Amino acid sequence: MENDFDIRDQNLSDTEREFEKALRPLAFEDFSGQDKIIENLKVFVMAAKMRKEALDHVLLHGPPGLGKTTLSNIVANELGVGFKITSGPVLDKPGDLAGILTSLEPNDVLFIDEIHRLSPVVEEYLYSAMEDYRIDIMIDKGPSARSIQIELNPFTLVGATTRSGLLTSPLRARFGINCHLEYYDHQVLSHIILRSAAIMQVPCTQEAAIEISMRSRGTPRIANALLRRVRDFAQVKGSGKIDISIARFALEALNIDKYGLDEIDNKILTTIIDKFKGGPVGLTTIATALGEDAGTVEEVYEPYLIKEGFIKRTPRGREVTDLAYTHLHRTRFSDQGSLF
Ligand SMILES: Nc1ncnc2c1ncn2[C@@H]1O[C@H](COP(=O)(O)OP(=O)(O)OP(=O)(O)O)[C@@H](O)[C@H]1O
Ligand SMILES: [Mg+2]
Repeated sequence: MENDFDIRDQNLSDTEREFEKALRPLAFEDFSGQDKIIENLKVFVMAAKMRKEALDHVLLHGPPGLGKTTLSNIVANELGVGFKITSGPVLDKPGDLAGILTSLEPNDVLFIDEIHRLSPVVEEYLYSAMEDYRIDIMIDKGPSARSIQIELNPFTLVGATTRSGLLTSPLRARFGINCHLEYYDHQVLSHIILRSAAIMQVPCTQEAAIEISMRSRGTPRIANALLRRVRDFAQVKGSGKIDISIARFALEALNIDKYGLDEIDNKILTTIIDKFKGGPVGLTTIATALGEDAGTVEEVYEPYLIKEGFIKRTPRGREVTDLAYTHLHRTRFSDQGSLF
């Protein structure tokens, strides 16, 4: 089964990037879902503000598009402090990190995206910065080289990762606040879709928003991307208004799976069915057959399939469920042989 339209595609055009920006919530109030996390963060933010201290370091982890970058931005806004962004792969020398750290004002938020991709030297460097707000830097080269200690302003590190399994334990231990973002349910997603439609000034019915939300793979980024596409159809093939019939028509035309599964999801399911008779089969074996990394399958792709009941974890490995067979219009291997 192939999706013509890659709903996970992050290579957005400039106008779409503008939309992303406009749709991104800037305060706790605009952020829907993840109730437990938000409730707690509100308390921690308020306490830090009352004490006029830097908020403890925050680790945000979870699958792509669930709001990690958005939330880090909100934390800085709500604290009323400055916000600097960088990412693991960009910081390849300790000097790069030192430059950013020394530029922070008291209590600022430093956001490091893809923090699992920090190089080990840079990571080690980060330890003392996080713990004591202090770094050692080397000045000069050769015989006159020496290290000097620099005091930093207190700051909050917000780290985001889709692959928390790859974090080293010393790094993980230095985060006082640890949040795991979960997939969103249809109700929350439809609320996000209606909010985005209002910002984009396109009328959208509740029914249509629910229809779009059901195919959004529990992910706000996908929901917003689908909304933009449906809006195109409404403009060109409809009355400009998004109602249930134009939403259905557009989702059909875009070849979006009924459950919002994408190409990789379907490939995982068909691989287990076709190559391993539906399982149980070990994670590493599945990953090898897919040409993917086992950790990525486990942390990025599989959680949604498990949550929606397509895959089961058993002591002997992963097994697809009846739902997967029905969804892919397949029959179980054992059923096929029953005539003979
Ligand atoms: N709770 C939410 N309410 C409203 N919109 C949201 C919410 N979470 C995310 N979004 C929207 O979804 C988009 C993607 O969110 P974001 O970029 O924060 O995800 P992410 O977790 O950082 O993804 P990645 O792992 O790919 O970096 C944002 O542009 C934002 O508009
Ligand atoms: Mg992000």
